[in-house]
Amino acid sequence: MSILLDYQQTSDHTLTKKDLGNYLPVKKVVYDTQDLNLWYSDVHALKDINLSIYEKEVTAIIGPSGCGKSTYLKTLNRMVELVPGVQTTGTILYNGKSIFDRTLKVEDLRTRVGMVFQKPNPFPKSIYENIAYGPKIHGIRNKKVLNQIVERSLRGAYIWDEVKDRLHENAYELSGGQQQRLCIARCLAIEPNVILMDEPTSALDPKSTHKVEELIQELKQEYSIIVVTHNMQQAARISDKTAFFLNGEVVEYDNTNLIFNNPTDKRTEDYISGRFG
Ligand SMILES: Nc1ncnc2c1ncn2[C@@H]1O[C@H](COP(=O)(O)OP(=O)(O)OP(=O)(O)O)[C@@H](O)[C@H]1O
Repeated sequence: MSILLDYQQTSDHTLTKKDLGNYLPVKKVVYDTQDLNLWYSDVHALKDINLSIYEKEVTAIIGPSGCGKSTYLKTLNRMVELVPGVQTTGTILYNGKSIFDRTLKVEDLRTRVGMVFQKPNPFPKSIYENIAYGPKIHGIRNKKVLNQIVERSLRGAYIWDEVKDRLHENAYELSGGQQQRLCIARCLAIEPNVILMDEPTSALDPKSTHKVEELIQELKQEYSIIVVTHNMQQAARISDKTAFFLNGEVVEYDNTNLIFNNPTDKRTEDYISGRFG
């Protein structure tokens, strides 16, 4: 596995201009995965994963079916623990604190880390209620505040203009692409720091895919985004860093342009050139 050369970690994982001179960007590690192993009963799905994910970047996770991409994503918000028989070793630090710490409330983690799934999954409620639901659960009742959150989130997901006159229609009446952007807006409403996306465009047509890709580019100004994708052109288009997973291991992790133009591992080269997977 190659090491990222353009950023170095200090002990608290925060780079400062003083550390590096004025030449390198100041980047913070949001997720620091250290020696992570995960088993579904006797299936060893993640093996010795070491991966630092940087804030306000798009990180793509690529690799053939069954290599552990979704498992890794679902470990980052501890959703994977919903599967009976899951065991992990190693650590994942989120902003410097272990996500497995007994004192950490998993609901708090999931408030900071939103997730968007492959198939748009709006609630069977109005467009408005889909967005207001999360903030309401977090105790926000004031109608004016909720209205503001709904508008801000829908604007943030670039769908406001398409839905502003139909906020009380059922979300199922939206197209698939609109539903996916609504789900992204729903995620923004709880003001996360990180957005995990599991093949967010694989169920969408090319036009909607393009819109979601543009949206991801906009969102990275504010959020750290980790995207699992089977679409290598998409990874090359939208991500800053790419991790190539194979059989539960990270084979290579580096700047996306290096992974796609000058990979160091033959297996990465074979995968991105379509020789397997
Ligand atoms: N709930 C589960 N119970 C048991 N094994 C599982 C479970 N989910 C995934 N696995 C196994 O863990 C391994 C990794 O699966 P995972 O879904 O993370 O791969 P993936 O790279 O996301 O695949 P795909 O691209 O097909 O979605 C596979 O061997 C899979 O069979």
